[in-house]
Amino acid sequence: MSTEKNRREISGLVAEKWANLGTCISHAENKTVFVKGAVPGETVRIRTDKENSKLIWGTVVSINTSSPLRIASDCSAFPECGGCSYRHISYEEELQIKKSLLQDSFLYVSRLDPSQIPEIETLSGPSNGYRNTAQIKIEFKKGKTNAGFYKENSNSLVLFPEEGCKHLPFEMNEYIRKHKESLKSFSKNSDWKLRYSSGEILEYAKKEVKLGPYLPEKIEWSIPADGFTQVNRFLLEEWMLKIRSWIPKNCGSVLEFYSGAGLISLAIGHLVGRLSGYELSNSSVKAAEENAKNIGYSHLEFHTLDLNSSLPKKLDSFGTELGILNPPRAGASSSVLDFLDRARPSRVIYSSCNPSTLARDLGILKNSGYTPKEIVLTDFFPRTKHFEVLVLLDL
Ligand SMILES: C[S@@+](CC[C@H](N)C(=O)[O-])C[C@H]1O[C@@H](n2cnc3c(N)ncnc32)[C@H](O)[C@@H]1O
Repeated sequence: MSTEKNRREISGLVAEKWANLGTCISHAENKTVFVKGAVPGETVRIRTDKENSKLIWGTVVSINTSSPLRIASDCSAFPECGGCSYRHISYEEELQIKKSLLQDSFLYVSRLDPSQIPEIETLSGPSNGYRNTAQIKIEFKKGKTNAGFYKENSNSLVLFPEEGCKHLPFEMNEYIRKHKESLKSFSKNSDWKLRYSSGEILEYAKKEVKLGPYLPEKIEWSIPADGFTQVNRFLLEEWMLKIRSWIPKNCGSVLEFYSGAGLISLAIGHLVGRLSGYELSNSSVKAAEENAKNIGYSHLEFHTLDLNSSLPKKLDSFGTELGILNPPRAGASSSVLDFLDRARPSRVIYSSCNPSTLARDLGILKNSGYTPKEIVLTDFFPRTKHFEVLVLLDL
């Protein structure tokens, strides 16, 4: 992490190509530089954010030679704010970049043969106002309460612009404006956690919230206070429908790892014989049980389990036909991947919010005999460096 005083400026940097995490690669002073806010082909001046003996991370402060792909950013906090990476190019261009970075990670990290990589489909929706959940950074300064996100690679706050943050629904920006002055205390490490639920803004660290209704059956999920949920309110339904379309006909036994409050489980419940979900958070497991009960599903069961430790032996005799994985950013644990190698369900559905760990895990699943049949880049996080990827794998 760099402090304000050891940030320095470097000029004449040539942005060479897009790199992961929304930056461009450049070189200076015998170091590789990751530049935020540039477009390949441009010559720019940066301010450093972080630096070590081989690498520099920095943010553009001025542009000498501009790319024809550059557009004017629609947010005054860009590129300093760590919340966005791509507000200086069109959203269509951003989707192409994400797709190409994903393709590279399958080639160079998973080591898949180009012939084994199916055409990548893209699911995308509105690129603003999509977040149903936000963890807002708060700072008290000179009698005022400031709200915003951190700078890239830093703990210093970049204030939301006057009109609010473009990721957030209008109602959430209004709520922040109205209520931030009434906040009394926040430690440096705690966030103001807000969730948008049916047009209402809730402080989700304090009480459970409802997600939905989604899908033709209008399913609603309860998510426990502070429990995980997917954040893109516009794309959730399409993502669930895609998973639904991949459930084999007459599907018998399903094991779902990292099942949360049962979002995927309930969406596919009517298509499977029985389903066991495994999840670390006990409150999410309880919520999943309640959610299943509310729609009358007695063939779904949920268990609290730390999947980083070894899995229960009884799973080996479950006779899994389908494995579903939706792990956190760290990817699937080695015990889950070892289990799939032994149990060999004929189909695996993997949804990941981190293309790097997904690529690593696909390399392992490839060695277990799985081949990707369909890949869907689901852009849950427009204008940011992040995206979700859904992969269908068969033996
Ligand atoms: C990306 S979320 C997916 C949840 C669910 N599929 C959904 O869509 O809401 C990942 C889930 O993994 C859980 N998790 C994180 N670490 C875990 C671990 N070591 N063992 C089991 N579950 C874990 C989290 O609590 C979270 O619910």
